Amino acid sequence: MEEKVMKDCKVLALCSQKGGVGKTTSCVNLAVGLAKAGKKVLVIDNDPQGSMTASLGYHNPDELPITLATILTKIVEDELFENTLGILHHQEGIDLIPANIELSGMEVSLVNIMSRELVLKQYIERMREEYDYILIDCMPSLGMLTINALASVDAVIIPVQAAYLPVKGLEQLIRTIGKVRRQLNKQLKIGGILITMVDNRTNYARDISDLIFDTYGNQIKIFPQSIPFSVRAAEISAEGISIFEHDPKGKVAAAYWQMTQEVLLDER
Ligand SMILES: Nc1ncnc2c1ncn2[C@@H]1O[C@H](COP(=O)(O)OP(=O)(O)OP(=O)(O)O)[C@@H](O)[C@H]1O
Ligand SMILES: [Mg+2]
Repeated sequence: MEEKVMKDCKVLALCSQKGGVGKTTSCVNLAVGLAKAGKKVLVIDNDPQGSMTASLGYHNPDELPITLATILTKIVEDELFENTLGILHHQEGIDLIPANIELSGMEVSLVNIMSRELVLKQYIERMREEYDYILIDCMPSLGMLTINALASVDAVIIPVQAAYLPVKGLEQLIRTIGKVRRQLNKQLKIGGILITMVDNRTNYARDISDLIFDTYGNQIKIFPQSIPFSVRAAEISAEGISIFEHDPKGKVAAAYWQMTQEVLLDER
């Protein structure tokens, strides 16, 4: 594949093999935050659970006829398709490539094909010219779909829930990212650790935040603003809207807005 010299589009994955840490919630809110800052944004649901698809208002993802699985299959089979294929437009100004359970079949079928780790990258490379930011919401595993995401992106954002000792899972993820960097994607960076669901009333959450800063602060960027725990954040998926629409004056919206500014600062 030809490398483009001028790369204006930034591609980020929200990734952690640990489930329920806030990947999808952060992906939705960062995407809308970037759109509010005037950026053209595409989000790609790379999880067969279709949680982000549902979170953006498509509550029955399994009924959608065209999804990421459709696109990846076309790439594998070398079929031509338009860049507009499968794109849904959300009311808050972001575009979405949805996913549903069909994507779980790809995890298996990719295993036997040529350049199996680089199928999603072929799609991302052609979509780069259409967007300022492309965000990929990953599933909680380090299987073939996640490796495809890591091989495609410029940087990974790692949400870490401030409610348990994350260090072991983080080590494994950081090792995997290193391996992908060496073997598939030299550009791959860790864009930052985002501490999520922080209940500031407990010492425990503060201890975990301190531990993450102490352990990783000198090697990995840690977003200075962590995301507070709030039922308002948990409500957004049922509403199909971002926190900026659901609770614009709340502390979670403020935190995701700050995070958005940090991501914008990282622009090359
Ligand atoms: N700041 C928050 N405060 C309270 N609840 C939250 C917050 N962020 C996310 N949640 C809730 O926590 C749960 C897990 O969040 P989310 O789905 O974003 O995690 P995930 O990492 O994408 O999960 P999975 O690994 O299953 O894909 C969801 O029910 C979500 O609504
Ligand atoms: Mg998710």
